[in-house]
Amino acid sequence: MNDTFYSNFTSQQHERRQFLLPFSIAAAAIIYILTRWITCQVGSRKTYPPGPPGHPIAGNIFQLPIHKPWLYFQELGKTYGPITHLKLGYEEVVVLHKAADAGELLGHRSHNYSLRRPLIYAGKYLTDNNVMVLSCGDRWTSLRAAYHSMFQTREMPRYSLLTELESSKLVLDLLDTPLHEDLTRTIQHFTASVIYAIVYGRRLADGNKDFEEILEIADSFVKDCYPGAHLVDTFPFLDSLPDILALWRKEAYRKRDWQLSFYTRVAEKVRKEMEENTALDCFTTRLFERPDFDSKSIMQATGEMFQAGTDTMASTMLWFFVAMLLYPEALRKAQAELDKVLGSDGTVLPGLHHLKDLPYCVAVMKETFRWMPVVPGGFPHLSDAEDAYKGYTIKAKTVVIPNIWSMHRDEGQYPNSSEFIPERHLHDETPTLSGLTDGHHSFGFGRRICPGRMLASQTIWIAITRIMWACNVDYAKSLEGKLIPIDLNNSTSQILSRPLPFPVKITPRSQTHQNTVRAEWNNLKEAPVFLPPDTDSEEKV
Ligand code: HEM
Repeated sequence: MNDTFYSNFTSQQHERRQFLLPFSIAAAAIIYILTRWITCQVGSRKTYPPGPPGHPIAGNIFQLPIHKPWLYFQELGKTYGPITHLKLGYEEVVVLHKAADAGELLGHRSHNYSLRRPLIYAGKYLTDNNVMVLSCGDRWTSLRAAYHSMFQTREMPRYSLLTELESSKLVLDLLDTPLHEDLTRTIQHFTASVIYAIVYGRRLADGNKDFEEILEIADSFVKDCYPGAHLVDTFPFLDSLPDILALWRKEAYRKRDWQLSFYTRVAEKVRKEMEENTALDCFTTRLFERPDFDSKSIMQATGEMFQAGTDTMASTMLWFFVAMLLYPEALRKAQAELDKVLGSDGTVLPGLHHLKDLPYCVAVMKETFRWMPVVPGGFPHLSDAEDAYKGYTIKAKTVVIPNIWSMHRDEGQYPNSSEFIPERHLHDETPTLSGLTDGHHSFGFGRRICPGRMLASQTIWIAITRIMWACNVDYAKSLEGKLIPIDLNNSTSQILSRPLPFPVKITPRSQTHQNTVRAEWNNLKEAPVFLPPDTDSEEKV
């Protein structure tokens, strides 16, 4: 009986098991599907900023134009709202179109939005991660501290004589000939000279062969940084290709070696002068004195100043000339202010100490920065952790692009935003040196804000104020005697926006004005505080 009972029991069990098995599988499948569904539901409660639909793998990469991407971003803002989302390959990208949002995310929440997207081409291979592409960390902190020691507001008076000297030289160069087919080189020489003197303690005299190299280095770096510039930055798996297939790697190494050899050659001269006790206090001497910088970091940090400062300042000044042609009323008003404050006989040259008395000239400079920002698409930041903002989720490691162009064309903040209207910056308070950077967003945001902004503003202000004081700026005429018009769309189109060559007529307001500038140049080049010219070069002046 026991046997019968036992065999009945086991067979029942067997049958039950046979019945239970498919049931368990079905139950597990249902639980799995339910769990996935719930996870998806919870996940989908996250709302990402809106944006254009893209390809499942490439995302929106093929929609992003290489030329003037800031205009495409601006259109996205109009269609999808002030915070828009894109996918470039595997990268999540959020574009900000309002200064208030950039101020909140990149400024107030800068602890989370101050990384840089790791750049393989420009970072890993080309520059060994220079300050612009370096994410926050000890090296970045040391570099920022070094920049701060040179460029904080209270250091600015140290550069007054230098910027006054270089600006008088610039005005003389501009007045050298009435008709300029292209001002770019003359202006770039001015901005490169200011930086060269601050970095190496000597002037970049006319004919110095370093000038051409500085321009080439500055130009190639900005192009190599922008999203979409190199496929390997969009699809990092391409970095695992062997050298034979990765020709871009060889190219980046070649550029890196060329840049490093340039920086090393010039910085080594300063080191030698330090040993001989003849070096002037400059960025390079200060870096050589810091224990946290080795030789290679010094070469890179000094070179970065040219990459960051030369073309940005020069492009801003070129846009100033475009504004003077298109809006001659602004030039006339500035000249009226200068004549009222300094007298109209042309014997008193404006200096930095006149800044507080010349609010219109300050407004012209601020409006130039606003009207045509030279880094219109901003410089991308990278978020660290996931964040929630205005009901949207911004994923960890999202590239955040502050589209300065949209911000400066915000009709709420700047009515008639495409017009050049210096008056919008005129307020009751007296202008100050520290307030020179206000009124626009051209220098970026938060912890990554441009450390050279004070120097750039002081340098550009003194230069354009002296140009307006000493010069008439007019359209050039064709052989048939017709004015040659200027086309605002005719500008460079990648990360940096600079007008393409345009002809312009520059004449002195009077012979006395020109003589006064020449006297200042002759006077300052003899002054003891003047940084001596580079003796290795052929001095033309
Ligand atoms: C018209 C002149 C200039 C403009 C419009 C400009 C604009 C900018 C912008 C938009 C950024 C990125 C900010 C961000 O990430 O939010 C930047 C960064 C930087 N700029 Fe400038 N800049 C100018 C001149 C200069 C000068 C003269 C120097 C140095 C002498 C300089 C040094 C730097 C450096 C080192 C960075 C990288 C900062 C970092 O990533 O931590 N810039 N600049």
